[in-house]
Amino acid sequence: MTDLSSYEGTGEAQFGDYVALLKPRVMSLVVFTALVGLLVAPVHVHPVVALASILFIALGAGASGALNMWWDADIDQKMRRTRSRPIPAGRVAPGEALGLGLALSGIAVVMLGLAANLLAAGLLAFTIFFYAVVYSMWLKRLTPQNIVIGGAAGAFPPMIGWVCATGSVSVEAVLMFLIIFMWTPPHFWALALFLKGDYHNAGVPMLTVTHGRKATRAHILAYTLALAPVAVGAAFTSIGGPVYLAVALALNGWFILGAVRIWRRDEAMAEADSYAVEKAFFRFSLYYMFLHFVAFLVEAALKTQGLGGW
Ligand code: HEM
Ligand SMILES: CC(C)=CCC/C(C)=C/CC/C(C)=C/COP(=O)(O)OP(=O)(O)O
Repeated sequence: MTDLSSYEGTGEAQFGDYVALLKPRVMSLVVFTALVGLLVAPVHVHPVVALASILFIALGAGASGALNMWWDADIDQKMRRTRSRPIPAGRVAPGEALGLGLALSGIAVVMLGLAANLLAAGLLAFTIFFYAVVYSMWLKRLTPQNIVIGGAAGAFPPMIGWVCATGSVSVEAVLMFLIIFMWTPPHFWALALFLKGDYHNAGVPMLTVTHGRKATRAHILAYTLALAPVAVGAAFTSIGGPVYLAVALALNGWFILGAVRIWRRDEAMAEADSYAVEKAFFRFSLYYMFLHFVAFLVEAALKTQGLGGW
């Protein structure tokens, strides 16, 4: 973070600006994966405990978004995609975002501890710390591995959900973590390919900037290939089953085909169709993640009817 004195708030913030600080669109998928982690756990959770747990995980995720926006205001101001965010646009003062982020983090962690258990609260605190400090403050400006390592933050929520329900970590929770962890690089690098100058202008060492687009394309394919056996393999654990297997095979087959197409293209081809393939791959990455977790949920629902599973 550089000098923040140029981001004096104008006092014209509206409620929507404070909501925007919580990155609601991105966090919606984060919260959904946490909900699935909680619901597929093999124990009955009282609905009030379940609802409260998800509420406080959502609050913690949003709080980490506000802390990220506070720290990254200088970067956000340099990128077209982010320059109209509340702090760089001058509608919210940095101190307000910091205060909101810290306050909501504290509330979320303490309340999750009371509503669920201490391990879940500890994991939430660690996840907020990982996103706000390890990723945003340290790795993001340091290394092109920033999102590979930092992606762990986004992978913890289903594990937190599972721990809220069971009080402990299991193979299934680790697998859900791994699916998101290995998915994050292809998800993000596809975006970095078509957002061309943004990260370069902001001086953020994303892979596209440090190693070029050809290497980024190869990395997308490598991670997509490594992800597939993990995502499909989850079918053979207690949260999987034939429905999940069919969904995972289809989604991973399609994801690999997309990654191969990206790998075979060069910049001239991508320019010619305005990065249509890369944009479609990024959009599909969101459905990919959503539908895997929907399939876990379907298996869990079937099991309550004595169906599903193997
Ligand atoms: C370090 C890890 C990650 C990075 C660097 C990253 C980066 C990005 C970026 C730059 C966008 C662009 C759009 C925007 O600003 O809203 C985006 C969109 C999105 N990401 Fe990620 N992401 C990461 C992890 C995740 C995770 C873990 C999830 C959820 C499980 C996720 C879900 C989404 C969703 C839902 C969108 C679309 C938001 C919209 O509709 O605008 N991302 N991501
Ligand atoms: C429970 C809990 C605390 C969850 C946190 C989940 C989490 C870390 C999600 C990652 C989300 C995300 C948009 C990263 C973007 O990177 P960026 O911040 O570099 O993106 P930007 O350029 O859009 O700011």
